[in-house]
Amino acid sequence: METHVVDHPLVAHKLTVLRDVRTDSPTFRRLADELVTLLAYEATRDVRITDVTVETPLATARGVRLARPAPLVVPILRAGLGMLDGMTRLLPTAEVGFLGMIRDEGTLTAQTYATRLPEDLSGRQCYVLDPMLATGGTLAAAIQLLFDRGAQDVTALCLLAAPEGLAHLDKTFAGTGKPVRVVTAALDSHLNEQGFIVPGLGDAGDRLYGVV
Ligand SMILES: O=P(O)(O)OC[C@H]1O[C@H](OP(=O)(O)OP(=O)(O)O)[C@H](O)[C@@H]1O
Ligand SMILES: O=c1cc[nH]c(=O)[nH]1
Ligand SMILES: [Mg+2]
Repeated sequence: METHVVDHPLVAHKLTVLRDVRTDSPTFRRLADELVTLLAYEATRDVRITDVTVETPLATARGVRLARPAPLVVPILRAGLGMLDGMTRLLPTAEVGFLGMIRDEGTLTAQTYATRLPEDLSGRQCYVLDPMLATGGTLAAAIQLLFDRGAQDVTALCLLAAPEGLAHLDKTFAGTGKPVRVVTAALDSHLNEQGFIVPGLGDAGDRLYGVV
C-alpha cells in the first residue's frame, strides 16, 4: 500500500482552520471542498489517459484525454459527501457510486447501510472519499467491496489519517496484488481510547452536517 501525505502550504493552512474548534459548519464545508480539490490533483496523478490529437487554430497538436471507462468516485456517507463536489469539479466525467457506512462507536466496527455501486467494476479505477481514516475499518470494508466487484485499483482521499488506520489497510491488502493508495492532507499522531484521531478535528460528519 502506498501513502502520500500532500505537503503544500495551502493544504496545511486550510487544514489548520478546519481543525480549529471555533470553525463553524459553513466554513468547515467550504474548506473541506477546497482541500479535496488540492488532494485530488495529487490523487489523480495515475489516472488513465489515452493519446489524442486536436486541431488548434494553427496546427495539429498531440494531447491526451481521460480513458474509458471513466473513473468511479465513491463518497462514504455521511462525511464523504462533503468531499464529492470538490472531486467531481476536477474529474467532471467521473461516475459516482455511493456507500453508506457507520462506525459503531462501541465496537469501532463499520456497518454498511447503503450500497449503490455498478455491479461490474472490472478494470475501473476507483477513488474513495472519506475525510477520516481512523482505525481503518470503514475504509478497508469499502475497498474490499470495490475489489469484490472487480475494481482494478483504489485510491482513497482522506483529510486526516491515523497510523493505526494505515497499518490496518496495509495488513488487509498486502499480498492481495490489488493496488491501494491513500492520499491525505496529514498523518496525525494516534487514536484516543474512543477511536478518535488525535489531534484530529473531531467528528467530521457532525462538523459538516450537525449532530444527529
Ligand atoms: O476508520 P474508522 O475507525 O472506521 O473511522 C472512520 C469513519 O468514521 C466516520 O464516519 P461515521 O461512522 O462517524 O459516520 P458519519 O460519516 O455518518 O458521521 C468517518 O467519516 C469514517 O467513515
Ligand atoms: O476522529 C475521528 C474518527 C472517526 N470519525 C471521525 O469523524 N473522527
Ligand atoms: Mg461521524
